[in-house]
Amino acid sequence: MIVRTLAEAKASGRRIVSPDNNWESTRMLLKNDNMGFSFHITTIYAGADFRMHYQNHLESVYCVSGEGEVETLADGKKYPIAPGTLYILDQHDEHILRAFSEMTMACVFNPPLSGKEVHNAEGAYELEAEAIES
Ligand SMILES: CC(=O)NCC[C@H](N)C(=O)O
Repeated sequence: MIVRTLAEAKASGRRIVSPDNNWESTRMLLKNDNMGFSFHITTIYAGADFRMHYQNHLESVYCVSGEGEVETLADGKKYPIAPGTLYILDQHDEHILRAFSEMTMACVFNPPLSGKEVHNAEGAYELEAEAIES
């Protein structure tokens, strides 16, 4: 069994800050744990408004705290996000996330991230990325 705390993960190089300063994410469980998915605790900074398109991954996002909305670009639908809401990008949906206040999210990715991924110009993560070994 593996046990990690968020504080330990943050202190051991698992915290990644997005270059565009929209979010930070502590990647608590990664590809090299061999679970078939990765698990992250992500903070979306207040006022963030950015596009993502995970063409190589499926992602589920559970809101622990904060308020915002997610918009799917294919149909222009907007969904309120509040504590207790889970959104599931089962169609590799291109989407915009807006944070009305700072949001804490629990995120699961399949296939798992290696560790150092940040969004490319299309808002996706590459399938091959530098690993976090800690
Ligand atoms: C909600 C979302 O997808 N935020 C971007 C960061 C991502 N959760 C990650 O952990 O890399």
